[in-house]
Amino acid sequence: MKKRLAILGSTGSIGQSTLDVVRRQAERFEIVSLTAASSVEALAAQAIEFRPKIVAVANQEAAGRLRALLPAGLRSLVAHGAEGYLEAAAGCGAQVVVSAMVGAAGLLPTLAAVKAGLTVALANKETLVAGGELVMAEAARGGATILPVDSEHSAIFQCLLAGAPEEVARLWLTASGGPFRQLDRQALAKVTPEQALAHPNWSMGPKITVDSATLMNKGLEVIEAHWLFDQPYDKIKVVVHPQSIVHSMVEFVDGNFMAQMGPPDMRLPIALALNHPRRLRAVGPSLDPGKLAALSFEEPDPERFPALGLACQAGRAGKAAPAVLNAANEVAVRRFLAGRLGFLDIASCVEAVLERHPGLPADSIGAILEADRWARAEARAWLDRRGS
Ligand SMILES: NC(=O)C1=CN([C@@H]2O[C@H](COP(=O)(O)OP(=O)(O)OC[C@H]3O[C@@H](n4cnc5c(N)ncnc54)[C@H](OP(=O)(O)O)[C@@H]3O)[C@@H](O)[C@H]2O)C=CC1
Ligand SMILES: CC(=O)[C@@H](O)[C@H](O)COP(=O)(O)O
Ligand SMILES: [Mn+2]
Repeated sequence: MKKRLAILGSTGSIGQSTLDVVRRQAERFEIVSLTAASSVEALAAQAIEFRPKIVAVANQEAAGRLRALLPAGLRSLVAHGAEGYLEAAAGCGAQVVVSAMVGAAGLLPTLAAVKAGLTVALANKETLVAGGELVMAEAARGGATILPVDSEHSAIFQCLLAGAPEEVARLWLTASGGPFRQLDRQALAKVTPEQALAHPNWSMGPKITVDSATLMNKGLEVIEAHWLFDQPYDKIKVVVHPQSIVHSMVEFVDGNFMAQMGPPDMRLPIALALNHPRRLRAVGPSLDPGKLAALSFEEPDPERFPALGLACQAGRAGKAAPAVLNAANEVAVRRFLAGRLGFLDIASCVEAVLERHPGLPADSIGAILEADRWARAEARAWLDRRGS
């Protein structure tokens, strides 16, 4: 029997890598739904190739453009808006939902999949940053399984198999350090979006690539690890590893470390999650340790990359602080990518919004969405006051 997959965000970097895995292991998977925001040409091509039961886009206008690109027999598959995404996630018979939209937009459909008790292959870390407590509680209640796709969390998931939960001393998340690892603050103030989008090791969508450059990505991943692996923030550490070969490590109480290595190719953690609990034949390039010149590690620098500290602070603060951090960051990254904001101002904007955060709760989906809305409005107001 083939596994039935829903892919939320199928036109993005993770979505396309997932479909590449599906092509290479076609005997294992059937696609039941695909979604995008507005990339209708790419989505139409995917729908024609994979013949899902439903394709969903952001709004009616995109749905109209998509229908015009599809052959008559496929036009009735098109849905749109929040309802369309919910149906794609939990209303079309999927067994495994690949959560790969970008940003907090992924929260509602991912939560729907969790509530339906499905297996979620989670790339969309913002879901756990904004709604970790709620999502994990719903997973426990409804029996959903959340499998990590994010490379660091996939590594930790694998390393944890070496010991019992009470034997874990610390989780060590590796960070590449991004393209600006060696720049001083003066140089950082002048970097362009184009430079920020040139990640040294990974090919990814624009938002996460900028997050990698600020180290906000690692901060979001600390919060993601807290929820996925039920570990306190004191036990989650970050170490810079510029080669992105060691994807993360677990330190056990007896002093032994387990590390997971592999080529920097997301098809590996994706295939691991899709085939869980089995390991199937490789879907990407192999790694030849004899050809690795060096693996190096260094401390992250909180002065040049304050976003990491802000995220850890928000995680420890709890309630809606992580949702606020995430929403402000999404707004600031968008402005930076539009060429309207300096690189260092991304963290400044997030910090300013967090400082004004009145300790909003995050005990329901309504409260989380309200905190997200509040933070976006605050971030825009802060940026507008600066003329950004
Ligand atoms: N790329 C990577 O290697 C990794 C990514 N991740 C995480 O996975 C997620 C996806 O990242 P990535 O694939 O790089 O992102 P991309 O920007 O490449 O793709 C995002 C996908 O989400 C869709 N989308 C964008 N905005 C919305 C919205 N408001 N509502 C619904 N759908 C939307 C896009 O559609 P459209 O094409 O129409 O815009 C696209 O299909 C992120 O949370 C990221 O942090 C985690 C680890 C690694
Ligand atoms: C591939 C992946 O999981 C990304 O989250 C990646 O880790 C980003 O690289 P950084 O280590 O530079 O944030
Ligand atoms: Mn990652």
